Amino acid sequence: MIQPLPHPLDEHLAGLLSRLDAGHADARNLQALVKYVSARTRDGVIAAPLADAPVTDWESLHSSPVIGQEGEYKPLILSATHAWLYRYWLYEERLARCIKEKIPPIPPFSKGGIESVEGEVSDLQQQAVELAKDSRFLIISGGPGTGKTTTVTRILAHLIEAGTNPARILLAAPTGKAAMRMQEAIRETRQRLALPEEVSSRIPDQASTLHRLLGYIPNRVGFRHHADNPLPADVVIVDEASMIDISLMTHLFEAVPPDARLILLGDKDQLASVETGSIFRDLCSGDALAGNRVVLQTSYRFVAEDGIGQLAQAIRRADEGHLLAVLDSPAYSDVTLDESPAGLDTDWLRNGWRDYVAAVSGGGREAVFRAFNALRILTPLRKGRLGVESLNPWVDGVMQRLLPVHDGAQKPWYAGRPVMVTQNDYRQNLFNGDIGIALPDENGALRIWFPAGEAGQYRAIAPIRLPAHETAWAMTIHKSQGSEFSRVLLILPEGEDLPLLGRELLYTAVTRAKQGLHILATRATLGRALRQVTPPASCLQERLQADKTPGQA
Ligand SMILES: Nc1ncnc2c1ncn2[C@@H]1O[C@H](COP(=O)(O)OP(=O)(O)OP(=O)(O)O)[C@@H](O)[C@H]1O
Repeated sequence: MIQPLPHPLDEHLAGLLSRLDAGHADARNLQALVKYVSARTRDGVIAAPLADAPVTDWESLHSSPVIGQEGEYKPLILSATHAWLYRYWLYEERLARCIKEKIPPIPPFSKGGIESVEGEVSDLQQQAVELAKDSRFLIISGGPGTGKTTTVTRILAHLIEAGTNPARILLAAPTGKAAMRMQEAIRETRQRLALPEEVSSRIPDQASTLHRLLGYIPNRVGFRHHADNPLPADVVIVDEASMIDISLMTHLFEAVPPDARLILLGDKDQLASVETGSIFRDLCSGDALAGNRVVLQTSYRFVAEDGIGQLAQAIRRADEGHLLAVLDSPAYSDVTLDESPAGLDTDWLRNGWRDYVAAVSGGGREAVFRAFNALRILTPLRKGRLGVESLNPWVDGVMQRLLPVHDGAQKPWYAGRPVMVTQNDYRQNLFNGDIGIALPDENGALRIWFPAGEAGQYRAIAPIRLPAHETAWAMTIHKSQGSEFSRVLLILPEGEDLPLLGRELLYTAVTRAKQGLHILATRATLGRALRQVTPPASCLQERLQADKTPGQA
């Protein structure tokens, strides 16, 4: 049995529901159930399996006025197998209903003459293009470099050739950074593919954040676009869909017009959203959506002698032997393992950020941002000796000695200090996860610069106006989602925080690195991470397979 950790939120909810229950149920069992469901929800689980609940007497719970069956309006919902907080049960139910409406095929659009002039394409990529023709809902999952952008650009070309108005094709991603990457990737791909100019030039290349697409209203849960005011779109394409939590996914589905196509791109093996619910992974398993999904398998970016690609493959397949063989083999020089506890070395920082130090000393902003991505330290933890909260001050100390001194910089600021925004600030258009770098402006005043809209464009924010933020030399693996770095220094601590470290976390960390990966961990830690997988977060599969959505009359 999993014993929930005592957390003030769980305690508070348990106390509240106990008072509302007013003695109908056995208090100890009710509190144990509420704390368990609340704790699992905080962990990102939407439907908490009853099999793991620390409840000894279920009988008395059924008489509680705070517990209801599916379809009832009660704080806690119980089925024969799972328990939900009402809000999440409702999201799951609404989302399942939307998805079901999008499963039946629509008449395919007519086939144009593009095929013959395109370059190489795998069978699975072609299958995705074919599916897109008569599907209102399509999932394309694949690891880095498997051709998701190539495939979706081809789909866009077909749609446009068949008469879809490009202005009614909307592109979005969960974060500003991911949206920017999406538009850059589509621009590059449409140039690379040998498409007729009249089609290629009309492929849209503007992507927004999902919040902006849906019409965020400050301080409200809902959005401007919803079922009664749907998006002005015939096609909606969303990248990095593994980062979308259940609430945002439900709002997205509800805002897409019934006849419009929705295409989700992502990597099912990556970590789920930081918020509640690994919805994308749940949608990528089971049979219900088998006809609406393509999982691309081959990475065209990694070559056979590329250790990072081999490691990613070993992790996906949970092949510990292969994982360790790759790390041990001198043939894969791009990946190294250091098992010594004193492995963290300032030389790594000095070498890894050499170009960064040079760029801050005299390069342009673009060069600074590019050089900053040469190295990143990733760890699963926030707290503890090897968590970001301890690593960042240590790196701060090393880097401040290397970076140029800037007169007038007030602590903790210094030229070259990278920060990550940790709270959305809609007014300033800054979002959780955005990275900025402190650099002097034309007048010599230190400002925090953020990439803005187009590649190569930056905007400055005064330090005092910055929303909550933290130094970003080291970041958690969760926060690194959607970013890639030339080299990654991955630190996997031992010890009591290990439950955090699972296969998806390891896979996400490894696939952030493009050219080099240095891992500080023991083999035992790596093996344990490989064996630990996150179970489904929701009962979406069951709902999608059921003839009727539970809770409906
Ligand atoms: N079928 C194919 N045959 C050969 N090369 C391919 C094929 N499909 C894609 N590629 C190449 O692989 C590279 C990666 O493709 P693409 O950018 O579409 O992948 P992706 O899945 O979108 O990557 P990421 O997740 O990193 O954004 C590109 O250089 C592309 O030209």
